[in-house]
Amino acid sequence: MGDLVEDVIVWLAEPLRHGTDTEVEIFHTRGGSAANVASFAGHLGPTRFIGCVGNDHLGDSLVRDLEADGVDVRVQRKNATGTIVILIDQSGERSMLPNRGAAKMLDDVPDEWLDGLQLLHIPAYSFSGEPVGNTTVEVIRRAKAKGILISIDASSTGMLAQFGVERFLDLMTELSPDFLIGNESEMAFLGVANNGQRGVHAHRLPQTTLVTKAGADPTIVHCPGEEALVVRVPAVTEIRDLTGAGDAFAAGFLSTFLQTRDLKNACEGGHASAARVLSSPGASAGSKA
Ligand SMILES: OC[C@H]1O[C@H](O)[C@H](O)[C@@H]1O
Repeated sequence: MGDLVEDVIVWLAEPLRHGTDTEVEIFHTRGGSAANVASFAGHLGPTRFIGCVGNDHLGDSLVRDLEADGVDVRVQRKNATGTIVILIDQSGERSMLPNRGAAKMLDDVPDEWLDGLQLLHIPAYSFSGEPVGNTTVEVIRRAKAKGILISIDASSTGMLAQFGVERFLDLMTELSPDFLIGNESEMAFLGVANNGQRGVHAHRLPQTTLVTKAGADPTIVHCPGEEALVVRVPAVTEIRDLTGAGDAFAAGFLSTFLQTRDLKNACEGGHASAARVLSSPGASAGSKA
């Protein structure tokens, strides 16, 4: 549940030149962290997407695109669809310029949209902005009451800084998700995992499995009451664009977990899924568009 937007992916062929032209390639792709997860998971098992897109042609085409990936799409339609400009440097790293548009406007999630769900995955972006922030908290409470597992992605240090680390940790303590997934910077920023160890704030999430990704370095899983699980990442040869790699990991991790209930298998599923998106523009596993 969360954002469904257009990504404008800009591959820089050289360092950005301030005040003049820079040589680039530009791609328009479907984006939004939550939609990316749904799109990748749609190929792995039954998946639903919940969110809000604009009442416009762009919204129509993004919904069609997600449905073509086998996703059951449930969206409110209002305002204008969001667009996120993503600058990709030559190492594949991203700088994002988000205008989330209608994605922030979600304010009505009928109970039937939660029917049949085993797990609800929510990028932390969905806590930021209103009315989507309050809607998200309220939907998580409803989902937990129905016995649905909850997974939250830490999204980005920029978003967490804007939202407030203390406020985010208080929210996590209250919501007690089954999984909190993030990269090592995000998990260290929150103080929940650091250098392969539980962080100083990990005790605030006593029921949550912490999943820390570290690029080519092993993924570390801290499951409550257990030793840390360290899962090696197979080597990847070509990296051009890291957009959506975390979302692909979440899709592979969660889909495999639901099938096997095994955290090592889940990490391997996440690594395999993430490896497929690293050489194509944006959050896609396809060839260069
Ligand atoms: O997680 C990657 C996504 O974050 C931003 O929301 C972009 O839309 C991009 O597709």
